Amino acid sequence: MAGFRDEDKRHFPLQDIKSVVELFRSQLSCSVEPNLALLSVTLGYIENVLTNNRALNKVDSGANLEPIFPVVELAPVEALYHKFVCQIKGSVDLSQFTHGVATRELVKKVSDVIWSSLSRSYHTDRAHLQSLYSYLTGNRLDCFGVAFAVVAACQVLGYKDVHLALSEDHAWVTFGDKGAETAEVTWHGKGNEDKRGQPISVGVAEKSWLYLYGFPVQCTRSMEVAAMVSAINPSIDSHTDSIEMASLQQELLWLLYEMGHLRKYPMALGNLADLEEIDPTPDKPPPIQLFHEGIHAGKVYYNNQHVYPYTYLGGHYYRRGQFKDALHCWAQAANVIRSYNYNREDEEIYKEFLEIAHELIPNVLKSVSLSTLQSPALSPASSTDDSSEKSNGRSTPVAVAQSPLLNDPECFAYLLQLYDGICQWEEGSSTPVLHIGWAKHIVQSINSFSPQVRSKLNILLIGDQGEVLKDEEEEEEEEEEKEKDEEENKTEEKEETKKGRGRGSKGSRDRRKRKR
Ligand SMILES: CC1(C)CN=C(N2CCN(c3ncnc4sc(C(F)(F)C(F)(F)F)cc34)CC2)S1
Repeated sequence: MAGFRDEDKRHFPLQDIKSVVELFRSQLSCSVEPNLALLSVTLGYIENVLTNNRALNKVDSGANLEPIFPVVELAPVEALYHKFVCQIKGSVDLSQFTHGVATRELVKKVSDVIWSSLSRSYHTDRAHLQSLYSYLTGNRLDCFGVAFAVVAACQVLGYKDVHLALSEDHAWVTFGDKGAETAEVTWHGKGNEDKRGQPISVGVAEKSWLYLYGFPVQCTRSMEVAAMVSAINPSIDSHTDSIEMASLQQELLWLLYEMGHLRKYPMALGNLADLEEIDPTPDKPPPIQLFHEGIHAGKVYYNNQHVYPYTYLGGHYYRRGQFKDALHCWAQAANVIRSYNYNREDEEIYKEFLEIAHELIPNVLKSVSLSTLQSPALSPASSTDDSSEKSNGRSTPVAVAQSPLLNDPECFAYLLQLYDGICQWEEGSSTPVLHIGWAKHIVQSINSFSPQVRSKLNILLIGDQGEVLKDEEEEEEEEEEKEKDEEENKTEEKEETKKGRGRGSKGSRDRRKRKR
């Protein structure tokens, strides 16, 4: 694997975001595959300068603080790249391994080389540990970084078949003919024994969300570039982001989007949409379109087994106060999770649904109640409407009676679908999901809706094509009606034969049509 080619070198020294984007464009455009190690070192170098709050990367020019984008010289980047190449080639005796496609032993050996060179003890969930810059200058990587480093190392060794596989909370590699083999190469979560070297078949078989039922994002080299760009972390500290680093991530994601490399990568589309929501780029598709492209990709390429496309969009609607749309997204997210069995390594998605049910939805219910109390037209004093009286004589708070959302049966149905999906997720699982805290929030949320809407709920069976299915009771009613119609028709025909007039009674046909 050669280092930078001459046409790449001409972009150095990198002075600004545009020059980095042009370097990535030339790497992604050429016939030779993009060099993951070189690009990761470059990004890590820039991220380190821009987010290292010790070095004040601004100069006070009197008028205003001019951000200083680091000048990235070619020499230090190539030096780190060659350090990586020497370490990998020096540790893996390729004469032991067949050329052509990689073997499980090769992949495990490369994972061991990266693993054994990590520093003994460091906080693995800290920021800025995802790039080869972090690995080569500090021997520290997070769990994504280890998987990425293994793929970059295999690229250096000349294995074009080793690729990154990504779920919504874990990464592993595929290799071999048609990428049919899988291998764990990193750890996952806290307190879990790593399974490095093993295939991921057990995780898929036990139907855990962590392995997405065997529908992970299978990266190409360009999608591995998208993964390293998605993994950019612009945070300087827990309250501050580097604007320059966030802009670089946003512009690189647009480059990858326009080249079609985000088409099958829902989380990268969600990342870009989140960045666009904060700071929209002129003349680009709006965030809502990107979120929907992520949902579409999940449906088309991943059997609709991914949850995050719906919670990305749900979060967007929630932040914009479009609470009914947010509830719909969260119901669709729960509709995905219901097909899984909860496993102890699925904690991240558990926390996602916990936040939705215990924070976001209570905030929605509070917000819609408050807004009715505050709007003069709806304040208690002016309402003469006695519709808030319930059948058992207890009155419904005015806020509930007047709130469109709390009187909307579809919103109530979305809430029930959300909880039903989580309950079904628990069914058949080795680990329980719900506890008494959940019950409190479920009761509180259901009780927030008006008694009228809760009594009006009619559970219609909707088929996959969205048609309304009939339940048994309805089928029987239909049969009885049909028999009655036939009896009536026979009687009419007899009478008309006597009088010589037209066929069949219209009423029952209309009724049948309406039901459909
Ligand atoms: C709707 C959300 C709560 C908002 N952000 C979400 N993210 C932010 C970005 N993110 C990601 N964005 C792009 N690619 C990846 S690959 C990956 C992972 F597989 F878990 C890995 F590799 F183990 F770290 C995570 C992830 C994880 C999910 S989900």
